[in-house]
Amino acid sequence: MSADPSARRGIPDATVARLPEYLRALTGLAERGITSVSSEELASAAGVRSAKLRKDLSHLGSYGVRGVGYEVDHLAYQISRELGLTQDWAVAIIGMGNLGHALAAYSGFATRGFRVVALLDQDAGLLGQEIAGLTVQPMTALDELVAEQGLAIGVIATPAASAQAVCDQLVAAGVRSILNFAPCVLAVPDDVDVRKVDLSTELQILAFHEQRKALAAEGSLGGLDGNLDGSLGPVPKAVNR
Ligand SMILES: NC(=O)c1ccc[n+]([C@@H]2O[C@H](COP(=O)([O-])OP(=O)(O)OC[C@H]3O[C@@H](n4cnc5c(N)ncnc54)[C@H](O)[C@@H]3O)[C@@H](O)[C@H]2O)c1
Repeated sequence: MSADPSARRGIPDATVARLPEYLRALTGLAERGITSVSSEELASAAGVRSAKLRKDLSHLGSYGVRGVGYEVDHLAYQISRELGLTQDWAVAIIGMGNLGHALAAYSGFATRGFRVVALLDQDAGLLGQEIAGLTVQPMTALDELVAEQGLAIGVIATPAASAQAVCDQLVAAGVRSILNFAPCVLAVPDDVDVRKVDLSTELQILAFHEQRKALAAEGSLGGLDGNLDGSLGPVPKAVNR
């Protein structure tokens, strides 16, 4: 495993997208007291094929030991380090409506190294309200949050119509990573990373697979690739972006 951050640039995006899933699986194994794991077991826990898992982990310089597999704690540490999770990140949630409230109350961010330091909204009626132990602040607080709290990640939970303006405000304040829950595409400079979460898209993909399964069961998918024995297995379900 190379400690050189430049080595990270050689890791394909698709591999990076699967690393959190491996980490989740490893955390589960560690919680059950399991100290080493074969690539097959880990692949199964993460929902990918073992050849893909081995290839992914080889990008981290981690090859496992023949007959033993991977050491759970060490691999979890390597992945955490690669993902930048060995330090914690300051996060602000913008848009304290239904979704913003739910995200603010979610305890899973803190346990994964993401510190929610601020909740922001433009609605004067919400300002000063306390939600999940934090006081809702106006958008004008952004500059100070970046300068004083090291705000690194902005989570956009506003309606789509406001999302680009909010994004622009985050970028102007110096935020370089944005998680967008609004159903729209954001335009950002090259040095800003945006990840989009869209439950509707995920549901649409499930609908596609449901339709496919129904057609396969009817026997009308003969020309398509893959596992058309009616089970559709063993195609892994956890294909990450
Ligand atoms: N990604 C998903 O899976 C998913 C799921 C549910 C909702 N959503 C999306 O999340 C967003 C929020 O949904 P909701 O139900 O919480 O909406 P909501 O109307 O309850 O809340 C939106 C909040 O954003 C604030 N806001 C609006 N414009 C703003 C601006 N320019 N600056 C700061 N704050 C601003 C509003 O004052 C309000 O408090 C929507 O875009 C919705 O489509 C996404």
